[in-house]
Amino acid sequence: MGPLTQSIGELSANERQWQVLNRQGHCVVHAPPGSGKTKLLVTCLAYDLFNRIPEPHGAACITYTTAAAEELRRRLASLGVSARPTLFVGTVHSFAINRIIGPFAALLGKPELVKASIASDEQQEEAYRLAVGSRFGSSCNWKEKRKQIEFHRRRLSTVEEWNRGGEGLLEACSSYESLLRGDGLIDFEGAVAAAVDLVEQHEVVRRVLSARYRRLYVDEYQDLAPGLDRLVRALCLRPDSDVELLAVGDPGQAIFSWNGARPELISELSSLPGVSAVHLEHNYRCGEEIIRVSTRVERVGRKVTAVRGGGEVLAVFCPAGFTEQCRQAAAAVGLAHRRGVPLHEIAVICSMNAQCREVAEVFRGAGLAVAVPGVEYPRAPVTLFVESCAAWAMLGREQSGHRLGAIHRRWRRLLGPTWTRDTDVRLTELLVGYRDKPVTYARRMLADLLGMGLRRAMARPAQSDNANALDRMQHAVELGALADATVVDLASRAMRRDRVNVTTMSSSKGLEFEVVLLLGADEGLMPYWSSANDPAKLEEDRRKFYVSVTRARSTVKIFYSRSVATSAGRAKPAEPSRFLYEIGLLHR
Ligand SMILES: Nc1ncnc2c1ncn2[C@@H]1O[C@H](COP(=O)(O)OP(=O)(O)OP(=O)(O)O)[C@@H](O)[C@H]1O
Repeated sequence: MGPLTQSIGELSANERQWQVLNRQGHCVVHAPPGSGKTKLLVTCLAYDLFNRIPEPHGAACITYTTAAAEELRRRLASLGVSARPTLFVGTVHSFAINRIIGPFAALLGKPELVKASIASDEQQEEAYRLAVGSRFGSSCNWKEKRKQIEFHRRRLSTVEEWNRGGEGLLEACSSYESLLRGDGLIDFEGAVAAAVDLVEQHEVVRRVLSARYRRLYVDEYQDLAPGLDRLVRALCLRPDSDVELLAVGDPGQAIFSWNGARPELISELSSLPGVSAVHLEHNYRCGEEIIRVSTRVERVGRKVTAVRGGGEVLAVFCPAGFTEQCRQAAAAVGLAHRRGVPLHEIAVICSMNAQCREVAEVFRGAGLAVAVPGVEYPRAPVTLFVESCAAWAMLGREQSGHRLGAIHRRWRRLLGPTWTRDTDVRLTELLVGYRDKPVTYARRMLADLLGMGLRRAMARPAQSDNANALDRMQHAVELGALADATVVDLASRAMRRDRVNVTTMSSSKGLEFEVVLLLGADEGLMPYWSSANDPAKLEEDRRKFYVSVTRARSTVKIFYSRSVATSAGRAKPAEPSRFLYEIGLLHR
């Protein structure tokens, strides 16, 4: 039996999932963690592509983060879905840039949009610094103002909303955008706003997109800002465009409101005429006890039924502070591993990147192999490609599991029209060459790949997500946390099997493990100190906690110290996280 047939077979045993697979018309699925939202979305897309969407028509499958887009591509490939020109799977930014602005902007008299390059992090930072400084003075906290401006830009705020946000913000925003424009640049927020404008204002855009993408699939709807919601409404719900929508999401797992997302949009969408709403209830992932405990912090108030029995949730007190939490977590990993849990089925989840780094250091010191994906740079096709190159070069095919043929295929995809057969030969020679050198730094290898054509390839608008991820990787290996990393260190990042996953609460979204070790459960970290007096932020931290706990199938251990480290590294007394009381692990 093929993987798609098997997945469809599993859906057929769940009445509501089956109803969604056989839906007619727009459908919005609300569902708790582990209920198969992503499985349902990718199975429906694969099934529809094979049975309901005749070529040359296609479909678009959109999500919010690069990592989530990568996960969708991986799951679709495992169901046998291969690329076709009218199949888009990626982020909302990439859809806006490559599938709306690219094909339509010049046609509609906006050639400056087509020619614009995506601004790098440094270019955005410089423009924000100048724009905020010129409006609010050089002593102003420009980073704080930048956050406020970005929030309104993602929200596509009206003039009244901008004005309510604070005097001068809209002016600073206009001067930021004109600084970018003057340099022939655009950023992701600007691209989404421009794409919304093109789709809403031009019937021809809606008609062509409707013919190309017969169906639209949206994952993690609760994390989307109004930009994508408006694109969805313009493409699916207007009389002159008839794209069929399948959206899945869970307001209970919304963790990006600080960033401009509006979790309530999914509920608004499902109450519109012509849209059917389906609520899933079965959690296939978590043991019964994990569901029972975690639903105590969950505020959506819905029914969740366990499919699996068992499960345990424990609190572990580490009075000596965070480093002791890391040591005790390493001991817990040893225990689980001796009981037969593979290391890659264990996750250590922390609230901040700095804590993930400390965990990785302590674990490595204890002889445990770790994978710390996404902490220093995002997981995107290009960064995964660089890691695979390092793995193949330093460990060879057998040990690394990475094959040269697959590396060449990815290389070809990344280089696009700039690829020639000769570049394959040069890439192979480069990688083989690293084996003979005593030490090569990661920054050297990245510079070699960039010089070999990767830099030029990333300048193409089609590579905007990749270019952004590669910028972050370059920053990390040149100036950031990986400045001393070697190619061997990079190689170890490509090896995810037999390694403990160390990740932040936000990046744990969408993942699942047998065992979850959640570290830093003290007030000040969880919730974060600045959330304590802000009800909206506090709710968001509570949802992050809920997301983290529900990543586990069988065991959750939550570590706390009754203290947190100050910026000077001293221990400051703190209460255990209020969430530990809320889920009933501690009692006052
Ligand atoms: N009908 C089903 N039969 C068997 N297993 C299922 C079924 N539906 C989902 N699953 C399994 O449940 C687990 C969770 O699925 P998935 O990751 O798609 O859930 P999700 O709702 O997207 O989770 P989350 O929101 O927590 O990320 C997976 O292991 C998946 O294979």
